[in-house]
Amino acid sequence: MGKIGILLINLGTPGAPDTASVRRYLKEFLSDPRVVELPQWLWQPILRGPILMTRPRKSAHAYRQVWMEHGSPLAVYTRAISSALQQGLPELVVDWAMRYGNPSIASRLEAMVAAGCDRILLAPLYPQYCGATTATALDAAYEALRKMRAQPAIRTLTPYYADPAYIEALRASTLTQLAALDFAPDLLIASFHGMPERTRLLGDPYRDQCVETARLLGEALGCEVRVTFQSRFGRAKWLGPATDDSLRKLPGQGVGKVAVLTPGFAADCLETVEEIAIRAKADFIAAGGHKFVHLSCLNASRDAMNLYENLARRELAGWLER
Ligand SMILES: C=CC1=C(C)c2cc3[nH]c(cc4nc(cc5[nH]c(cc1n2)c(C)c5CCC(=O)O)C(CCC(=O)O)=C4C)c(C)c3C=C
Ligand SMILES: [Fe+2]
Ligand SMILES: [Fe+2]
Repeated sequence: MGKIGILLINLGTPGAPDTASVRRYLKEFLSDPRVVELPQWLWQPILRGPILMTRPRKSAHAYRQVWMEHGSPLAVYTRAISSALQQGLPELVVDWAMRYGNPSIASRLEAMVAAGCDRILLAPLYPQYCGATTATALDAAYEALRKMRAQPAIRTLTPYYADPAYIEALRASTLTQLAALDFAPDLLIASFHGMPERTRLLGDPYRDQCVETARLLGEALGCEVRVTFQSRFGRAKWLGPATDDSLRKLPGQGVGKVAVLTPGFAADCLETVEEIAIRAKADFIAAGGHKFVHLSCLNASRDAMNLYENLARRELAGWLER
């Protein structure tokens, strides 16, 4: 019998915070028809024209503000999650890959098979299922498997948006961080990445799963957890309410102290550190807010590792006992 592997998959990030690297990354990411659901004949001229002419420079500037000693936060924390999970599950082969950019899903799947894995759990690190994240990550894995003569057996991680171990990790992480800051916010906001409203109408369960995560977390904490959606892109109508608009209105409604958590992101990244912890904070304070705190994502915390070991052991049941 061969080995059992877990491949953690995250979104992807540029290799460096410069305009050329960000352009390469955005071109691959935004050319994915699961992400922008327009006919390519219509979309590609828009992407290659106005978008790739202007956005890479602006985004590279944002990336430079959050870049870490060992790379982009998304890559640094995803790698840390993989190393910590490998330590907790030494009998397995744990690896990580990115849907866009490097390390690619195909290259890591090939490496795992070469290392003797004949059973692999594909684990997109998205608690809430979305066609633009979970499905495209799995599509890429299946595409790589399609080219293999001897394929490993495959399982995929069930979306864990309502899993008691996930809710508990969020509850514990929220309470620990608020206690460390000695902060009692007037309101807790759960900001999730947005999606075009149309995808919901077409049957994507993403929005409902975000709402359910926040409801369960509110129940566990015994307080309101208000849902908002961030990172709007393009002109179509996106899921609402928007995080930035909501935050700007709060001081006028008597809410001066907020804590924002970003439970849809397994790892801190541009969207949490720059968009929320820097930009949303500045907007909130400019609108008259007194105190704003962004609570870190679960990253490779003890709470996170409890969660992932729990999910892995459950998804691998039957394989592990053999
Ligand atoms: C149509 C465009 C986009 C859709 C749909 C979308 C969905 C989506 N994205 C995430 C998670 C992440 N997105 C990140 C960055 C990012 N997202 C978009 C656009 C769409 N996302 C862009 C253009 C960018 C790049 C940055 C920018 O130029 O603004 C990231 C961070 C990557 C990083 O390097 O740190 C994450 C993570 C989810 C979960 C999601 C749907 C549910
Ligand atoms: Fe995104
Ligand atoms: Fe953003």
